[in-house]
Amino acid sequence: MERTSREERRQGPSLVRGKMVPRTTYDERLLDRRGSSEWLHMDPWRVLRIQAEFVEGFGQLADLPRAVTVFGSARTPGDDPDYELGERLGKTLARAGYAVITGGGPGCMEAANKGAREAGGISVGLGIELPFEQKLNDYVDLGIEFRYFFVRKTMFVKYSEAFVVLPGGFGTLDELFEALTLVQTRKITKFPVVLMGTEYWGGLMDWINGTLLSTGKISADDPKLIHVTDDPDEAVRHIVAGHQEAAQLAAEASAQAATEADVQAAAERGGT
Ligand SMILES: CC(C)=CCNc1ncnc2c1ncn2[C@@H]1O[C@H](COP(=O)(O)O)[C@@H](O)[C@H]1O
Repeated sequence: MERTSREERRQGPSLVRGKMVPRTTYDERLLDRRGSSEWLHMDPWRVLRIQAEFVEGFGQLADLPRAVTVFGSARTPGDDPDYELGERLGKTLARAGYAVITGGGPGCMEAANKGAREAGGISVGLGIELPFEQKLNDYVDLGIEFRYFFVRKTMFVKYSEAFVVLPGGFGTLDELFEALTLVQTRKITKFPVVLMGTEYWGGLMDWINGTLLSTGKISADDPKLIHVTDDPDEAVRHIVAGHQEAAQLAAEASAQAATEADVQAAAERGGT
């Protein structure tokens, strides 16, 4: 089979090569307000494409069992200790019965997908169209390529029950703080967030516990939303304990609601 060396880009379900590869991405074109206003008149139609991306994502992921999303640097080489940590994390999550979702890219994402796959777990990659050549890593068993970052981010949150964050850069920080904001504002509840790498994240945690707390930018309880460890087993124990606590609270709340309904019904009977 002839191997191609032409430039290649995945765009949602489509693949384009060579001169068919556009100079910009869907995200870029959506967000760019400069230039001819003709672009703006097309936005209503873009909504349909965005909608289709949600439909595709929801459809593909609906049957996924409970899952954890792993974030981390796209640039971590295969011989880096963080890569090995990502692999061990993927394995540990898979052995605990969690499907592992990543951004489907290289580096730490690949490591977590590899670990999950090698442990016989479900390995999911939610990729993103980027302006340079990029494909889902080889360890992804269920992959979806998204055109729009914000659609993809919805999928990470909707289809996982916890986030684990390996050392990473801007992309990783964006994902971490989006999750923390969602938990802090109770848009999502009981959602464990674990940082892997005490040394790497130490400076950030010091700043959160120091500057952010002392200037009143966060509440006293907010740092407790983040669990930091070097040990994948501890990460998984923290996640499982968080889910057990959430299940117990939900059971107690529904028992309480049932009792209140009984009392109300009895009072109504007594009153008639
Ligand atoms: C070598 C390179 C830059 C490849 C980029 N390829 C990527 N493929 C998939 N997801 C990505 C990529 N880059 C960033 N991300 C997203 O942002 C995070 C990593 O960003 P960073 O490397 O920490 O800032 C990942 O968790 C992922 O969800």
